[in-house]
Amino acid sequence: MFHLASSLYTQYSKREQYNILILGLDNAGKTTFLEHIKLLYPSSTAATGSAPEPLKKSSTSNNNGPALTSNSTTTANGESEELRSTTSILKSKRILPTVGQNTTTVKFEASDKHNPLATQFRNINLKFWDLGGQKSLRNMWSRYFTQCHGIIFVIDSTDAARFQECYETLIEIAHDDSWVIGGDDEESKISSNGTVNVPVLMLANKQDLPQAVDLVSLKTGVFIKLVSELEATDSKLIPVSVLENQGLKESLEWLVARLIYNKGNKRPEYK
Ligand SMILES: Nc1nc2c(ncn2[C@@H]2O[C@H](COP(=O)(O)OP(=O)(O)OP(=O)(O)O)[C@@H](O)[C@H]2O)c(=O)[nH]1
Repeated sequence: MFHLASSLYTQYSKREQYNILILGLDNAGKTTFLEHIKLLYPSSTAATGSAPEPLKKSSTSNNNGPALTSNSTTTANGESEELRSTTSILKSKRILPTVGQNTTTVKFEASDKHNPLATQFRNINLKFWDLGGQKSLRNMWSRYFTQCHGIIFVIDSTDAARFQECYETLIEIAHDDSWVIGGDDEESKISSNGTVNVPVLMLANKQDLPQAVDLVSLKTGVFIKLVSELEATDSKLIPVSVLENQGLKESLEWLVARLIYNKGNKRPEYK
């Protein structure tokens, strides 16, 4: 009875926190993704209930980035003010290659309050870990696998010469030994069967550039093998431009829905 009461108390008084790894080859756009997330969602340390500050085009960002109002306006040429503002801020920032890690925690919220999943999306924090993608840094990634609830793998869609390397890197992640010992209990150790046991969101990034390979060509090219290799894995490949804020929120909503679905296997932390 005490346990039931205490777990109900935890469920209703605390926020669920999911840890998400942002992986991918160097120059794929991982840090740009994280920087844009910081502009789109309030920081977890922002006061509860405080209205997000509207963003001016000329604003400069602080550590957590300015919070955006959800009331984005549309200009005469049809361009969203929100989209233009965050993109122009990002373009004015100098993003250096990541050598260690960048982390940030945001309060997730549904972009459409009428989304049938909107109630499930309440009280969720997402903690992101952006890890350096250079080859010499990739052997550090597996240290984070047991703690993570989901993976975002960013692919530079304009760099066809490195698609094979992306494929091999993803397969290595999926079959890393850490997944065997990654379960919370005996049952999930067995069910994980040495294969990644958290959702994997693959972002085909830089779709704003003319030389970007489109989703259909990506799926029928080298990544077709990936679809069968990751057969039992909860994964999805989505075309985006993290710089231009194309497909960002939709991708994240797919991932959060899958994190919630996978809760029995990987329990969130309560903060
Ligand atoms: N056009 C365009 N450029 C992008 C996009 N995303 C990232 N870039 C550019 O790609 C370059 C690399 O971006 P980063 O975010 O530093 O890449 P990263 O994956 O973090 O790289 P590492 O830190 O080396 O692992 C930068 O010049 C970005 O401006 C995008 O969606 N469109």
